[in-house]
Amino acid sequence: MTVIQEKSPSIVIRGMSKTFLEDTSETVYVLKDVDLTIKHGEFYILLGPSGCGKSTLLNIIGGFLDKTDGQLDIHRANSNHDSNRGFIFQSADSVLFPWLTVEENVEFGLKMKKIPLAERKRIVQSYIELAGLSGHHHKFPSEISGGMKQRVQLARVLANNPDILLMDEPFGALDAMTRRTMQKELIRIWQETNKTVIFVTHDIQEALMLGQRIGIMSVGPSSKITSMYEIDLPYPRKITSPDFNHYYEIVQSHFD
Ligand SMILES: Nc1ncnc2c1ncn2[C@@H]1O[C@H](COP(=O)(O)OP(=O)(O)OP(=O)(O)O)[C@@H](O)[C@H]1O
Repeated sequence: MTVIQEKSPSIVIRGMSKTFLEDTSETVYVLKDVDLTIKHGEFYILLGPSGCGKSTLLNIIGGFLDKTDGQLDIHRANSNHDSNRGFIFQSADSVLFPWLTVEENVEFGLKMKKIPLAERKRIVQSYIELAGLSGHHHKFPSEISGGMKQRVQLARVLANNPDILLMDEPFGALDAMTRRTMQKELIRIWQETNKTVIFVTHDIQEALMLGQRIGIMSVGPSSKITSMYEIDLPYPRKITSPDFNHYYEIVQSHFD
């Protein structure tokens, strides 16, 4: 493990805190004094126990929640990106339109932005191919598996060309085999697109399969990132390799 030089930041968070309103007079901090710098193109994992505040932190970065205190700066990689952040949720069912086909779902954001038809079709086709959805474009969400739905969600977000992908346990509801396939697919897509990815999970194995760096959050309340590891393993990673298990034991020791 090596100390990381933080340069060319995509996201800078300093001393950030978040409170939710409680019935009691006491202020309860979900997050307290969070510091985090994420580089452009980095694959960063937020790992922590259930309820520690991972989703809250991701939602603040995503702009869905306001921070209470501190600094949050999001820097764009370059002006070619249309949008800053794209959010991938655990359940595709809550975000895909059931009355639209796979192709129409992927096309939706582009249509809203009034991208001309020919350009739209070209973009949709390229992301359908990238997400491994070729041959499924005329199907409706009810006709495809959970893993395929997550591919559609990913293609739809990528079609909007965001700088940063924010992923909140996106494979948490999938069976183990599909989950493994989707992890490999995500690495392939990340390597092809050079997006900055922040991926939330409470699964150590998943964190080690995917992340270049893993930030471990402490148990809440007043959670923060207490440890950071650079995972110096090549992709695709093998869960049976001695190096993988070496990292597993180190990360696991935080939760013993
Ligand atoms: N809108 C809200 N109002 C009040 N409390 C909230 C709100 N949203 C989250 N919390 C509380 O903040 C804490 C952190 O929740 P959060 O969902 O961010 O955790 P998490 O680490 O993502 O959990 P999990 O892994 O179970 O999804 C929890 O105690 C939760 O009850």
